Amino acid sequence: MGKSLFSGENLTCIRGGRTVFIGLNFHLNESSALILEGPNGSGKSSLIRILSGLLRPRLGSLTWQEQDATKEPEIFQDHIHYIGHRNAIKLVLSVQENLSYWSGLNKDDPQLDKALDQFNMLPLKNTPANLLSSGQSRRLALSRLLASKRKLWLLDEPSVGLDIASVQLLEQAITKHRASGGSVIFATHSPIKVTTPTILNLRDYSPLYNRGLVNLDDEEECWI
Ligand SMILES: Nc1ncnc2c1ncn2[C@@H]1O[C@H](COP(=O)(O)OP(=O)(O)OP(=O)(O)O)[C@@H](O)[C@H]1O
Repeated sequence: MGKSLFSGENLTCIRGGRTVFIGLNFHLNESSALILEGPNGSGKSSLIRILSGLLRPRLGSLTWQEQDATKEPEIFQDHIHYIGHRNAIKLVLSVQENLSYWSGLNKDDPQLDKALDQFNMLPLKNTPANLLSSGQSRRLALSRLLASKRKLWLLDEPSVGLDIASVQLLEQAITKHRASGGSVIFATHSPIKVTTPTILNLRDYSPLYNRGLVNLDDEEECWI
């Protein structure tokens, strides 16, 4: 079993005045995969945003490599790749220019071709991004994962828009990443095959779906 990488304890998230989840715990080791499941609105994207440091939990703690990172997301932010629903692609640039811009690598760096090739985007290297289909745009976004190495991939519904062959390319990329010590957390509504994942179902922590949980809308305790 790998070393401990990232964990959260008693995490509570409130958005727009509503409690999204309460008392959520997770634990992720190196070389591991954590899959976030749960119905619409149960808080998968919110949790991923917390884990990428874009959103603060209302309560609870985050630990990165045994260091308390609750109030200092900078501790882990440099070690993660976050890919959300939007692909964050610059439409006026080509596929290759987008990857170069995003990764900070030179346009002729062989790493870029390797990353594009893994997601079968090499034939489209010089295509302007505004001409890409939605699945091709997603594949370009996913190529970033390989253009610069980060320990943890945080992926919000990464397979949306991908055809079956492209989902398999994503599965292969995850397998390779884990084999070299990397970890992945992803939210999904459709199957993405990975070996020995841990599953976290957000439904269990959502007052919207779980009437046993207390709603913390009027909770006084708050440190943000
Ligand atoms: N920017 C926001 N401001 C306020 N509330 C928000 C915001 N974004 C999401 N929410 C609320 O947070 C709750 C959880 O949403 P979230 O997107 O995290 O769920 P999800 O499990 O990812 O859903 P889905 O499966 O539909 O993608 C929802 O009730 C939603 O309305």
